[in-house]
Amino acid sequence: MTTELPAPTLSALTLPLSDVPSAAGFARDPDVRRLLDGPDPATWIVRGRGLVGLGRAATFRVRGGTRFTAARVWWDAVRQDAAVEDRVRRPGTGLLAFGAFAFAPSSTAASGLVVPELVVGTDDDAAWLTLIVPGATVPTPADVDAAWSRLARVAPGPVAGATPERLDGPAAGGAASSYPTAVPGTLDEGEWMAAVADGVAMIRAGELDKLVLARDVVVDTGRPIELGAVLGRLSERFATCWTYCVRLGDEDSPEEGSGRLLGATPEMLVRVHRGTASARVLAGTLDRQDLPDGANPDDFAITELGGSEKQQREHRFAVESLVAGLSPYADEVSGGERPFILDLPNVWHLASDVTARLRAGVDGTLPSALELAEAVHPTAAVCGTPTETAGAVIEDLERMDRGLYAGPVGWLDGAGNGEWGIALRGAVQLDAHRARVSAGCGIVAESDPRAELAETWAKLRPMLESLPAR
Ligand SMILES: C=C(O[C@@H]1C=C(C(=O)O)C=C[C@H]1O)C(=O)O
Repeated sequence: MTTELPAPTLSALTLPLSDVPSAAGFARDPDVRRLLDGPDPATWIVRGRGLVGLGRAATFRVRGGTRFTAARVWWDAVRQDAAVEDRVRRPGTGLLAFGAFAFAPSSTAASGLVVPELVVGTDDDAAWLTLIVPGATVPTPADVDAAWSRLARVAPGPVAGATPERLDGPAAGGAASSYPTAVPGTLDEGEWMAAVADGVAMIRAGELDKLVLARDVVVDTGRPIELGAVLGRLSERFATCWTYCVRLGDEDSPEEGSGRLLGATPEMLVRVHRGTASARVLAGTLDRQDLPDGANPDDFAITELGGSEKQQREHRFAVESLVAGLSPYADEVSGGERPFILDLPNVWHLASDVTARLRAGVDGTLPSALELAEAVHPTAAVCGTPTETAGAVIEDLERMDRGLYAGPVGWLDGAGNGEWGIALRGAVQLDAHRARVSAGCGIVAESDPRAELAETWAKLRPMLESLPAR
């Protein structure tokens, strides 16, 4: 099912931030985390840089097995028809859409793309504003200036309303008192551990090599979830992760499964910048709470993750699936031979950065970031090995619709650049007070259900601690 076909005619103007008089205050400290209180924000933020979209020019929604292809066809039509004047010309300038895609083709959740009205972008070398409007007339610099005045709400500091709470979180299996109350979603803890035990048995019986099993909890904060504050906390505390936020549903009449998706992911499914693709693959997790008293954190992480054959194997499956997905599109794929340890506030991960030089297809064009996201999703970091068997076992054992959890989330521009993370460490907002938070773990033959349950808590913590406590 799709909506808003045929594609709308859009026009865009990108200006250097310094050319927009009303944005002069923001330009002195262009930390995009200062913009999170604006209307209907869409975000992609790392270390205070990235993209914030405000307002909305167009939305494309789709469900089912053709969700990626349908979105690409729609975006191709939009960008071919669009009148664009881009005075900055970098990845992320000109026409731009944020997007999110359901993990599974069978999901009832809407996938799709959102084109904001105003995009504020920064990277290490530049800062810009793009105004996107309906119709065939390119907006003027005065229009950009007026749109900024109308849409941007600039906070004085980098973070709106951040009140850092404890990051060490609950003991395994429980929720700390500073959290909002979380009740089991589809399966309770016992049922989920039984599902993990079933998965382990199937792996031991040789039915598959690796499986990623997730569970969900539902949080009722008892008061309105202030989006800007939640995103502010995530992007400050998980500054090296990608803070994402995208809303595909209608604010006025949210359909089931189409609430706002938000979180801070440490995992880059695939990024394309000017013909080079890169990815950060994660698999293998260690909870910082498991650090013994007096132990050196770095030594502990190196021994427990680097020295564990189980963790290394889990990791290898994930890297191999990514490389297999990228290879048909690349002349050369490199990296992933020696994982490193990624240090996050809640956990350590085994991580590999992979790079690929992209090759033009038969039509002479390079694959876009969205095409590659489709090609590599789902990797064994969130599904398993072999992919199809794992996908079917997941549906059987989890008994839930993952929705947008563990699917690609990110952005793409009109030139094929883009960044698609994996929607982990996040939530889907169900209504003003409630959110569904999900997390999962890689299961291999040696996995212990109780330890995996504890690992899900470690991965739920970032989102639970960023929602307002009751
Ligand atoms: C599935 C999740 O995380 C994934 C699974 C990991 C693991 O099993 O060690 C590590 C990072 C992610 O690739 C999640 O956060 O929900």
